[in-house]
Amino acid sequence: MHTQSPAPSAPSVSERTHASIPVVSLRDYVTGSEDTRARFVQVFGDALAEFGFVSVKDHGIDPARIRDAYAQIARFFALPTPEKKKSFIEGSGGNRGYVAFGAEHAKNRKVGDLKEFFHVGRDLPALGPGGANAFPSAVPEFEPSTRTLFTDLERTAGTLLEALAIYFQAPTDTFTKMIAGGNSILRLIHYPPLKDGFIPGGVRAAEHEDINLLTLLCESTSAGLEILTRDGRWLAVEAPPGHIVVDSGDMMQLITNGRLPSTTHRVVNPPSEAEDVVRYSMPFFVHPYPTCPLAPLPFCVSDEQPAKYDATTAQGFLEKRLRELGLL
Ligand SMILES: O=C(O)CCC(=O)C(=O)O
Ligand SMILES: [Fe+2]
Repeated sequence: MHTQSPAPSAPSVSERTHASIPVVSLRDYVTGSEDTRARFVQVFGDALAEFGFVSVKDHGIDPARIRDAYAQIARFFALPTPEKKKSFIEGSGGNRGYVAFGAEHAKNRKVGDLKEFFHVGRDLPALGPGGANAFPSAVPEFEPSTRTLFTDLERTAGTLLEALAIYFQAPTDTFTKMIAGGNSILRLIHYPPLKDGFIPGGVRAAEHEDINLLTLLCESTSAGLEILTRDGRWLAVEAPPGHIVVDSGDMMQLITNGRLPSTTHRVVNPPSEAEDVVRYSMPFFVHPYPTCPLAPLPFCVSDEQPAKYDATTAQGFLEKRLRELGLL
């Protein structure tokens, strides 16, 4: 799989460099002229191919929905731990429900990340515990709020995937048909203030690549996200209010035979003078349906570019990665 040369250890936010990532307006694609649409497709696709991250504005998701979801998750994470653990789903591999502070570590790391999180997905009974939701009864608004945001984000993801199919001059449903009934996950993350939760050597989110096809990140509540550029520099991602940051994951890298590589990223700790700063974020991981075959797509394979990745299924790929993350 994707290997990365050793990267420098995580600095605090105060030492970071600021990056500006490409910005596109989704309105250009949805309601633009033919030329404007074509330009969106080119810039969006090139941004993922060359940069791995792109900022999407005018995405059409009501900011009030995003704010409401943040309000509900803050209420949930403020509950006593035994109450939160009622939403832990034994045997789910962390694929749904509550995952406690420090339980997940990045691939190839032993120290847990300084975060707790909650996964909301589609109800997929065929997956057993990994496809069941466990919403907190102590915060009744949590379920409707996060399910609504899930639906909004999935619709936006579908539009972006359609644009990517056009980028490859492939049938427009090439990627969207993979996510119909899919195992996408809305990850609701709480990074507590460092003074309330610290593991020696721990970082908020150690460097990693996302597992899935695309990730859509609604603006987080504070700084810290950084990407590793293709020339090996860590750059802080500036996410202007109202933008959704999009990145490609390992499944996208696999099916595009590396044309849209996944990009290494992390969330660094705040500098010590800001150690009481809490951070919430809500990445939406776009996953195919579990039995979906994953193999380099024919239009990304040629004599010059032979298939670089072995064929698998979405569920096979996911389970291997959950084991590497210490969740399964
Ligand atoms: O919290 C963030 O901004 C990003 C988190 C992340 O990269 C992940 O959970 O995969
Ligand atoms: Fe990530």
